Amino acid sequence: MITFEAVRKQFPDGTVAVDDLDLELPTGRITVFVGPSGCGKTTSLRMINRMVEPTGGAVRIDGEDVRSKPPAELRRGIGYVIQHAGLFPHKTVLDNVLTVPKLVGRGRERSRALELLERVGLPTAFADRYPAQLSGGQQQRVGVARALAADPPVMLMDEPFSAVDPIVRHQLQEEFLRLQGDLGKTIALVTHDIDEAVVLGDRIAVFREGGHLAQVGSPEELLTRPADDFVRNFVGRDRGYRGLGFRTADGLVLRPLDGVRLDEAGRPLDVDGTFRAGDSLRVVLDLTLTSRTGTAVQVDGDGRATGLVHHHDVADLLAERR
Ligand SMILES: Nc1ncnc2c1ncn2[C@@H]1O[C@H](COP(=O)(O)OP(=O)(O)OP(=O)(O)O)[C@@H](O)[C@H]1O
Repeated sequence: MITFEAVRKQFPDGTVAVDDLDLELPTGRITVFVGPSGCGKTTSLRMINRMVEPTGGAVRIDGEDVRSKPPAELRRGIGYVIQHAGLFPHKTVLDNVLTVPKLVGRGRERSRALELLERVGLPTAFADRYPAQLSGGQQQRVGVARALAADPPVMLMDEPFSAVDPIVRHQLQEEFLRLQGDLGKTIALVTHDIDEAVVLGDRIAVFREGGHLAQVGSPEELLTRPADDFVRNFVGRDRGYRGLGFRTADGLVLRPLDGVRLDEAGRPLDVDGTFRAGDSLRVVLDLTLTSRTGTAVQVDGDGRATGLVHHHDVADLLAERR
């Protein structure tokens, strides 16, 4: 666990970037720092690996003050990923990944670097390219591979997916979550994008001006029970829609399958979208709104149709639960 205890950072020019910050980042989980520009997210992140030294309080990793280790030794256990990946332009992809690990045996280093590139979804054929020959999304993948190279238990990620377009960003987020599902690193991730925070965070810390915490909680808590107007405004007007991602479709009353053609096994033919009872209401609402008929068909585990919902049904259920 990473702990901030009454942490303060005042820069030499007098700016207080972070003041009296108490925060816990659970082991093996993703904690997202989110908030408007200039509210101290990056400063807080960098106090974990001593790129910035606090002027008050302490940052601890598993109880140990980060200042008890020299920065170089500390950073061997902490991967760092930044926006635009920060790759060395004159080094190949493979050499960029190899700048970090101090592994035994030259052959092993290379094969581990190649394995990491594959893990982050880059064909090994890219290993000998230079960063300028890659797309932004591919460069970010190399940045993630490099941060993982020394297999650090902790990862700091500062706006890691912000420099790419929304579609690529979404792909990178999904792949990153899959990877984290296998690796279980303790991650602190900075973003100013509440949607990204909700998708990636196990825990979200909402910062406000001066490094003060407005609220810390699960995405669901933030969306459904914002602590005050600041959080409510930051989370935004469409929080109701985002909140749908946390509610399942099993409360929907199904309509008869009128007009739905089925095969012999009872599986629907020619429908735009199907969902299961465990899917989120957000999935169901998306399906109904994008289908030509305004409906979606619920199926069981074998793909057999069990009923039909109209987008009005989702809206009615929401109105009831509000
Ligand atoms: N080296 C520095 N000297 C003086 N002030 C600084 C320094 N670094 C950051 N600050 C100030 O500290 C405050 C917090 O900055 P920080 O970069 O942590 O914010 P942030 O929340 O990460 O913002 P952004 O989302 O824009 O990156 C800002 O007012 C910033 O101008």
